[in-house]
Amino acid sequence: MRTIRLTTAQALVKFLNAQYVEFDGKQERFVKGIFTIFGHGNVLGIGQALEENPGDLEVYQGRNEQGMANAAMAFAKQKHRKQIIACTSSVGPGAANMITSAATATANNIPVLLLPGDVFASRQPDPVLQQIEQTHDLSISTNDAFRPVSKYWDRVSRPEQLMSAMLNAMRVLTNPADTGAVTIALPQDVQGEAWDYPERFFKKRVHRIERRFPSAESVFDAVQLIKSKKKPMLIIGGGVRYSEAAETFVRFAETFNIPFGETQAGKSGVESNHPLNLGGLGVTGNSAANSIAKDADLIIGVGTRFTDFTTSSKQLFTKADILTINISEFHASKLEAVKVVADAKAGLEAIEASLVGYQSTYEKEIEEAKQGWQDEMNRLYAINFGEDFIPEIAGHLDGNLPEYKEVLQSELTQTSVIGKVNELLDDSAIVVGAAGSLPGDLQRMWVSKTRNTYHMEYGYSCMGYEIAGALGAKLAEPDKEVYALTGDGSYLMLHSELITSLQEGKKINVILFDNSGFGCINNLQMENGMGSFGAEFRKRNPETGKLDGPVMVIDFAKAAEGYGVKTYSVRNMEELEAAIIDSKKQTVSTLIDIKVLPKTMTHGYDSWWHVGVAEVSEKVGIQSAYEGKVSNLQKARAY
Ligand SMILES: Cc1ncc(C[n+]2csc(CCOP(=O)(O)OP(=O)(O)O)c2C)c(N)n1
Ligand SMILES: O=C1C[C@@H](O)[C@H](O)[C@@H](O)C1=O
Ligand SMILES: [Mg+2]
Repeated sequence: MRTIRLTTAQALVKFLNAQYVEFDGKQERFVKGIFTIFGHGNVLGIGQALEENPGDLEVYQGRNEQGMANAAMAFAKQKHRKQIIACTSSVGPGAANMITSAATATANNIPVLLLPGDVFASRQPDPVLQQIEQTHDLSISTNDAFRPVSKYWDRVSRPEQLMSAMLNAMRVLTNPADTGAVTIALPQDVQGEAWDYPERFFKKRVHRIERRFPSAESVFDAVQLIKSKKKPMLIIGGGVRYSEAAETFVRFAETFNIPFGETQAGKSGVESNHPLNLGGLGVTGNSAANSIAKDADLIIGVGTRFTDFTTSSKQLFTKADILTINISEFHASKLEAVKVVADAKAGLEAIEASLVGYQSTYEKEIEEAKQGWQDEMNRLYAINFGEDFIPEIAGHLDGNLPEYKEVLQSELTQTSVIGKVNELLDDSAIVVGAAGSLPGDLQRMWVSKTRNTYHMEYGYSCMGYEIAGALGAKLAEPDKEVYALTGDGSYLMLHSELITSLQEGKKINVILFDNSGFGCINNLQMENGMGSFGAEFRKRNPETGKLDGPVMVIDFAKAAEGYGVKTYSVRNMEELEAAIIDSKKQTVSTLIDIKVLPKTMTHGYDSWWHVGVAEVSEKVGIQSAYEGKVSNLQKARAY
């Protein structure tokens, strides 16, 4: 057997360079590069290997391990899971910072390869700097905390373990049915230890991402079910995008006249203006999709996980039977569905071939529902602050809005700003988001004019994904303008990869909606009978001892200017228009700091979200919210 003597880290880098994927006959290198934040736990191992011979790997420098791993996830998501960027961190806190990203990737079924440094396998110098030292179990390190949030977890405690660890890592990273975070913990001594690796370990490996075909029996069942229904509705989930099945999906919908609603991950799989595209569905859905869903007799979920946001906590399509087409048996089996376990494209094609002659019985309902929502959108675009202004989220802070107007020096409403931004961005621009009130507004209101331009992380709704995500999307599609749409809360939580965008010369644009608070949480608590508690950004009031003092005003534009970002302060529509137009001319990253009034985001459209309302309270509002929950639960599926 021919061997090559390399350190574990050198062997890892060499192996990563030799991995390819093949999808529909097209081959692509799988690992584009590696994000690094070096510390003593990785610099002399992986760091040394990358300095000496990175091969074709692009080596990036992250700012915060969570940020860089979020960027890596966004890269893979925008690449439809066909290419990744790996991440290496030091031991201890650097590793721990990536745990949130691992969970985010796993919840979203997006492949990321995390390579945290680990404590010494030999234990000779224990306890090393940044080692926790659990007294009940010395084999535990910070990296064990990745186990519950990874789809594959391993620790390379001897150099030769690298081979089985990495082959299994690749198995999971390229498995469309069950991918997510892969964590390979690398003890810092082992990274530098040498081994005579068999040469064949480094041969070019092509991992075929296969389209799973459905069984004839499952297709038969699906066809019989559809034929027995008059008003089916499709759901376009993320699986349609990852399987690159948009053409097939549209043809299926058109051939049988079946309308479709979008999930956050599926949105922009097909353009918003398609006559059968009803738009966002569920808790953050619009009136068109939700009303058609309510009356549908069959829901056909394609590549969706049926989260609570899609099903309105299982209360939305209670009259309907469910058919699923999903490459994952787990997801296909939800809601006691008739299931077709298959790749989205292969599954749809097989059903289509046997459904010849079928037509739904929709007449004018689809068009009317879409028109109704368009009229509502026009109203939302035009909402202006004025005398006796009642915000969309009414009855919470109505009396405080003049104060907000005064301190933020703005009368802008969130819905009108979204309309304007949507109008002004290039059709090909990619918008990235994750948490807060924006995902709801965008799922309802954003008009995707080009396919695959809506990039929302809403499987985990991880605040702070937005800016890192924009960087990842930009690395994936460098020729497009990429915009992070973020709230002030998310921006403050994590925006460090904005600096990385400057360092890499990869321009991203931050559109920051500053309503001085955790707006959606404020809505949620007040909708459920609480007061405004710990969600507005107000200073501590010495008189009450509470956070009910003056509203905090933060000059985000000024702060980002210090980074070298081109910034704009926006307080009216004219400034917004000028800022967007000018930002397009820039070559560096930009930030538009838009002050918007709280409570001016969209409200729900005929949907319910099951949340943990208190069963016992002195407050009448909470008591009635609890009663509401109980009565809503009666209308929902029990499981
Ligand atoms: C990492 C993380 N922490 C906490 C939450 C809970 N959470 C969801 S939205 C939100 C507030 C978001 O505030 P902001 O970004 O300003 O958006 P807004 O709702 O004001 O539009 C919080 C705290 C979360 N989703 N992610
Ligand atoms: O807790 C949450 C409430 C949602 O309204 C919000 O969009 C989401 O970010 C979240 O995590
Ligand atoms: Mg906010």
